[in-house]
Amino acid sequence: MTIRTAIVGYGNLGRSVEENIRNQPDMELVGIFSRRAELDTDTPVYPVADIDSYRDSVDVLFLCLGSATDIPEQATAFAASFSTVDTYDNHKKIPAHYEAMDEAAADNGNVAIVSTGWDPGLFSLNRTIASSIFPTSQQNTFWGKGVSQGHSDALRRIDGVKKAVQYTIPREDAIEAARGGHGADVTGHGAHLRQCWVVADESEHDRIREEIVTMPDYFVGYEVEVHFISQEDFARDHQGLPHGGHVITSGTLGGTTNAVEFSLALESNPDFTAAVQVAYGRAAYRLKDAGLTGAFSVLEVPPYLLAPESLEELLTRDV
Ligand SMILES: NC(=O)C1=CN([C@@H]2O[C@H](COP(=O)(O)OP(=O)(O)OC[C@H]3O[C@@H](n4cnc5c(N)ncnc54)[C@H](OP(=O)(O)O)[C@@H]3O)[C@@H](O)[C@H]2O)C=CC1
Ligand SMILES: N[C@@H](C[C@H]1CC(C(=O)O)=NO1)C(=O)O
Repeated sequence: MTIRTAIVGYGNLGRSVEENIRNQPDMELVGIFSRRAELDTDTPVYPVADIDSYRDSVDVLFLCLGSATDIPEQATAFAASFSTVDTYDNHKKIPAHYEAMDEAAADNGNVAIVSTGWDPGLFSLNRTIASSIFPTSQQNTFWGKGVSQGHSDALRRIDGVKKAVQYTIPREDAIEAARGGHGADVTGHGAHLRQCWVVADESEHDRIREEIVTMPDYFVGYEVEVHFISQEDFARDHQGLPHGGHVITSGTLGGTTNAVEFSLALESNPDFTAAVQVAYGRAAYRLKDAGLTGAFSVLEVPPYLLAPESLEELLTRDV
């Protein structure tokens, strides 16, 4: 079988999903739906306004939209017409997103796999598995140093921001404390600096800075640096999208102390996130083919559904 896929939103993530699909043995890319008429790609491009007329031509639609505003505003409409996979990552609002996508997808016989990627995504899986192993455990999550696409997207959505990037920088002493089983007093807010580099007119700097440091869910509670730079300096110094992180869990079992650490080191945050999202696209197709509908988090998707290989092959190779 060949899974007919499409992308909506052609930014960092959309471009990485496009490239990733080219390497999938069981997928074809029908087209890219964008708000922009012209895109730098050989893939067919269609106006996002016309997307519903393609509902019978697409099995899985990858939502490569921003989480700050695009997903909350647009995702349920896509889930009403297509089976979707998104990377929505405003953690506080994921339960509400799940419920909204569940209603939209189930009412229309579609599947919506929500909040894939690495955090949320693979880190979510590891947090649940690792904390399930210990009767009581200490668990800490660390990100960076690297570029958070979600936080960078949130910056770009502020009026007056022309270009922006947000680096997440963890405190190394906090990571070492967690590794030593002393992470109880370590918090995500206390363990990370959020460093923002922004291009905007000087007359807007004070307002933009205030909007950043008071932005709920994204920046409030963290140590935040806001640096305003020129377009030229931004182009010279801020082009890469590396990232990574760790989920560190420790606990006692009987009289022994044991620890689990899941780490990522990413040269390209969007390339890795796209690879996870596309694998869940395979699962979305299979879930719908099995007659299931509604929303699924990564915690509810059996891992074998992600793989191009058969379960029998995986049992031989991976178990
Ligand atoms: N769960 C996880 O682990 C991860 C999640 N993410 C999520 O992925 C989301 C998308 O990230 P990213 O792709 O970097 O965001 P981008 O800003 O690059 O792209 C997002 C959207 O912005 C629009 N866009 C992009 N460039 C332009 C432009 N030049 N002009 C007008 N519109 C533009 C695109 O729509 P259009 O083409 O229609 O204009 C696209 O839908 C993030 O918000 C984050 O929440 C990212 C990494 C990891
Ligand atoms: N969702 C994140 C992926 C990781 C990175 C991150 C952070 O730096 O705060 N949190 O989760 C992203 O958009 O890059």
